[in-house]
Amino acid sequence: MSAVDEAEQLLADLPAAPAVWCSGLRKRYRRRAAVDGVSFTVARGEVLGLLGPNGAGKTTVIKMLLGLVRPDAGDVLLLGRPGHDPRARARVGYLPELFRYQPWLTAAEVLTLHVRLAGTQVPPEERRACLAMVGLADRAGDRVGGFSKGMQQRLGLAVALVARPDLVILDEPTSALDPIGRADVRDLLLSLKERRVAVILNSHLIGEVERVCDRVVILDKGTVAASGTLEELLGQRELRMRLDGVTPEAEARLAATGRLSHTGDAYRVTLPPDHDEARVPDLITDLVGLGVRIHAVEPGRISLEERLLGILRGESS
Ligand SMILES: Nc1ncnc2c1ncn2[C@@H]1O[C@H](COP(=O)(O)OP(=O)(O)OP(=O)(O)O)[C@@H](O)[C@H]1O
Repeated sequence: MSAVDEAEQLLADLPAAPAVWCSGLRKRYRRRAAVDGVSFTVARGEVLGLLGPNGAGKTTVIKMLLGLVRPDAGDVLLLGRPGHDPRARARVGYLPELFRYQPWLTAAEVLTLHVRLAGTQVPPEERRACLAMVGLADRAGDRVGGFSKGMQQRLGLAVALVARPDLVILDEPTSALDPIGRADVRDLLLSLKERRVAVILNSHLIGEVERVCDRVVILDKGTVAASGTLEELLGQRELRMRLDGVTPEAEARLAATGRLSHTGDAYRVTLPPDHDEARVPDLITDLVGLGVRIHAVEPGRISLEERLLGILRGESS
């Protein structure tokens, strides 16, 4: 290794180098801006969810990160190296949205081919373990041409993971999977997180994103409409209650706690960010004192789906 290579290796291995850093990414197709100034980072070991409606630019961003689409403007660093550097790309696993593997190869041969393409070496037992991890242990010797769509997607996941990546980019990894397959992928993502592998997950299954992602970037019309940790995006907590006998005084007491709405006997109080949970029992005591009959009280938080719809409709919070 030359001195320059050694210096670059040192830089790339610095813990501070994020898994992904991109800044000012832009891409136009004819007169249409597909991506218009997108910037974000993904820390090592972080799972980032990329969300947004159809045509928002998610796949285009992913392809620009991977050098599969040339940006009109903007910069990409993967694992501390320029995105086009083969040494960075060799450490990145990718499951494309539309995938089709050579139908004449067996599942085991597809993995062997991708390990060779990554320029690395993975012992046969580890390749077998990788197929087992995606539920294809007993199909290793079968030709891919005879695989169902879900099985091909499972193989795609194994391809993305087999060369021991430090960053995995999954574009709709569960679109063809049954509910058990989806749960398997969830476990797989959590195990990647434990191993400090960074993940970018593009999925329309918002519940899935909410369960596994540390942070979310929401794209809309090619720009970042919102981004942050789930805490930051879903910070608003609420109290959901079933009440009857709510007098105007009781309603005023509820409204003094937070933004109040109700349908029939279902009341919902959206709590302000500085709300102290220790004050909830006081609210209940006061409501009882005001003659309200309380059938149920449960804490809640708006779902990522509600928040996403709110952001896309232009509501501020
Ligand atoms: N090769 C291409 N040629 C022309 N336009 C393209 C091309 N690829 C993407 N686009 C356009 O760029 C915009 C963003 O597309 P992209 O596939 O990135 O969206 P997406 O957020 O991944 O959508 P989906 O959720 O439907 O997969 C769309 O308007 C699309 O028509």
